[in-house]
Amino acid sequence: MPRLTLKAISKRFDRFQALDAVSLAIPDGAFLALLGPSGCGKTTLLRLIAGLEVPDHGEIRFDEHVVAGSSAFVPPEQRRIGMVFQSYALWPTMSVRGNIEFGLKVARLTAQERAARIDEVLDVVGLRGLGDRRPHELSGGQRQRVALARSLATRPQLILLDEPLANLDAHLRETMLAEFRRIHSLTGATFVFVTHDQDEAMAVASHVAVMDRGRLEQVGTPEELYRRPASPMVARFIGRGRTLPVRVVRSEGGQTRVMLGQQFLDMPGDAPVGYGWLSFHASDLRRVAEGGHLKTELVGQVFQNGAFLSHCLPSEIDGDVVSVPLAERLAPGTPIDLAFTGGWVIGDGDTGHGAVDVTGRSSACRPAVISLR
Ligand SMILES: Nc1ncnc2c1ncn2[C@@H]1O[C@H](COP(=O)(O)OP(=O)(O)OP(=O)(O)O)[C@@H](O)[C@H]1O
Repeated sequence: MPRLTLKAISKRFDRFQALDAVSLAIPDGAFLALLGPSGCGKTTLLRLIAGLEVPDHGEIRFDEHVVAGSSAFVPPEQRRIGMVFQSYALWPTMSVRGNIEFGLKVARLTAQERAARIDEVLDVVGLRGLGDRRPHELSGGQRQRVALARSLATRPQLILLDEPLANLDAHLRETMLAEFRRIHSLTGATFVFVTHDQDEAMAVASHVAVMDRGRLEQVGTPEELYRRPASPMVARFIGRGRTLPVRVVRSEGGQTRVMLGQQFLDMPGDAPVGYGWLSFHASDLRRVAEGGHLKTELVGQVFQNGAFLSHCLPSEIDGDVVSVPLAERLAPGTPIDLAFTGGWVIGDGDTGHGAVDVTGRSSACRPAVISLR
């Protein structure tokens, strides 16, 4: 049974539609990242799950219990969730132990139980021995660990994290990502993590939900989103992907034949016959001496990861710049003939309607149900 189920959740702020019929089911123990550009509705969705906002339409269930819907609303303090914010939200005058203890007092644990629970979560987050410090005597990473320890102390089954790493430097962020992964597998709780940083989402989550303009574009494992995006938006958003306009001329058994300019190409995908997009990454392109699929002209290069990442503008079709790693430095204007070694074909439609999703069927209006393998 899914731990968390969202059914057609919509939320408006005045005339602004912040969320539009978002449906999603998360299994017990998942680590889900809500990912999308600024303003796409990630935090609003998290606040609705927490009970800090009320949906206009739709239903939210924790296991089989309705916590928000037309006939029920369970307040946040009764939802058995833990929350971690980017600001940490620690009480500055209380010690680390005091900060953690507060929720345990509310939950009416005895003094002995509280002490044991505090020791336990301090161990989990690696802060044993720092229980008597005040928040100002800790580093940013340590403060974030206290916030996490506090949210874990009441043993919630669902932990909601709102951009928890936004205030940390790049190095610490990486360390804390590994810590979140470790703590997630140690506790077995379901984590829902809001971020606009795709590297963060792809590194930490078992599943990623990509949102855009209040709608859910796709839910899948990081690999599925990278290799089989369901919409052009996901294709461009994940892994610095690129898309080129194509015509799908044939589609059968997961294989499509597309026309890219005047060239035929056979690619995986199930897009319907008609207009579509070829989605790909830099690693799906190879420079060839002749007979490639895409004629381009070099516009610039940057030295990156031991190769010259080369930005090339298609010269015979109307398309955006594509990037390919090359071994040598070349002059701008050099003709570059490119062949595709991989890619994925998506049907037309900016919102994912009619797009090919990870199961190969139309993703339009279908609740996204994810499963852990
Ligand atoms: N209380 C509110 N009143 C009015 N508009 C709101 C309110 N809360 C959110 N919004 C609007 O709803 C939209 C979605 O906001 P939300 O904070 O969920 O986005 P987000 O994806 O988390 O963005 P970011 O990554 O920038 O935090 C935004 O356009 C925001 O301005």
